[in-house]
Amino acid sequence: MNGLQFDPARPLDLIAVGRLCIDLNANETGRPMEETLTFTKYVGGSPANIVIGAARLGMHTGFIGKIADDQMGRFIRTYLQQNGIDDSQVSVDRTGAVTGLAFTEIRSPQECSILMYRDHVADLLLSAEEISEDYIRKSKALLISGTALAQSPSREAVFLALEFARKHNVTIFFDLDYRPYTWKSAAETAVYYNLAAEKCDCIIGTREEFNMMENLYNVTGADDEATSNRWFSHQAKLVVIKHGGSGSISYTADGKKHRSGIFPANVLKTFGAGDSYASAFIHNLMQGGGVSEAMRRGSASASIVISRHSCSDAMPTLDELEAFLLSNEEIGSGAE
Ligand SMILES: Nc1ncnc2c1ncn2[C@@H]1O[C@H](COP(=O)(O)OP(=O)(O)OP(=O)(O)O)[C@@H](O)[C@H]1O
Ligand SMILES: O=C(O)C[C@@H](O)[C@H](O)C(=O)CO
Repeated sequence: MNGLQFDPARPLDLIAVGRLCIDLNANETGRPMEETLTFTKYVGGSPANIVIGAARLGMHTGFIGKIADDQMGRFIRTYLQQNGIDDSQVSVDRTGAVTGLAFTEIRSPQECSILMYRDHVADLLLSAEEISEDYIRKSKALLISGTALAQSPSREAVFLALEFARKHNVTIFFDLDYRPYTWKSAAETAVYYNLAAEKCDCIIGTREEFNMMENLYNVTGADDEATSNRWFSHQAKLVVIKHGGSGSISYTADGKKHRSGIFPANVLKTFGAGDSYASAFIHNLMQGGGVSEAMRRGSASASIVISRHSCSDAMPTLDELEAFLLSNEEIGSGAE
């Protein structure tokens, strides 16, 4: 049992709070960005990608965020609407803030990097006053992602969203989404990540992201099981630790461990794996799937997305995911 509860009476399945940005993915692959001349524009931002993926799988989704008062902000809002994502809680900044940009470089399938323009971005100006308790209580689940904790007032907005979610028994997913360029120090990062994680029901992150959270506190020594036990002593019922091309492992508070392999992919770029994994994982859990099946679907979704140019645009529909699962074999899995 994964221990997560979802109230079927709630009209929304999943809402996220955090950044809505723009990805500019290099069209000329196989070369450094210094030699790149053209990019393709997509909606981006880890929580946005996850919600877009969830919507693509058929979930009723919404977003709490702030966009810039410019063409990029209007592009983002239109895309959310086109994908059936409720944007009633997406406010517009009027102070001249800009849209976060993620320029991505695809030197090779294994050598990808992201150049982030994150100064004076609208997403980090989301304020606590813009967090609606009534909106949050309409949802079965809330997704938070770590980068929204990096600066005020977004930080306070996330903590208020967490309080409202706990007050109304909204299940909380925390995708760690650690992006160093937005933070000032390792200590600040660890403190705020830990304070947020203590309130969450399901924590999803890479081994490196959990290390970032734990090093300051001298705990667990990068041991997956010790990591999960640390969070079971708080609110967590399920902890998922991702290990890239080696797959993922998860632990439930009832002591069970689940290991998932990967689906071999024609990798074009590796980024987007985590967001696509999270969207399909959350979708299947909320459909009543077991942890192993949810992880399997997360892995399948990741393989689909890393074989395509985009992240958000590449998120599979449910039909695409089912077809992929029927025609591909997972390698390296096995519940323990
Ligand atoms: N090369 C790969 N081939 C197949 N599947 C992969 C590969 N890399 C990652 N995955 C799948 O995607 C999942 C998440 O990938 P990863 O552990 O890299 O998370 P992440 O670092 O959050 O991803 P991102 O690069 O999007 O930030 C893995 O657990 C695995 O299931
Ligand atoms: O999360 C970001 O700001 C970058 C994303 O938009 C990008 O698609 C990515 O890195 C996904 O993992």
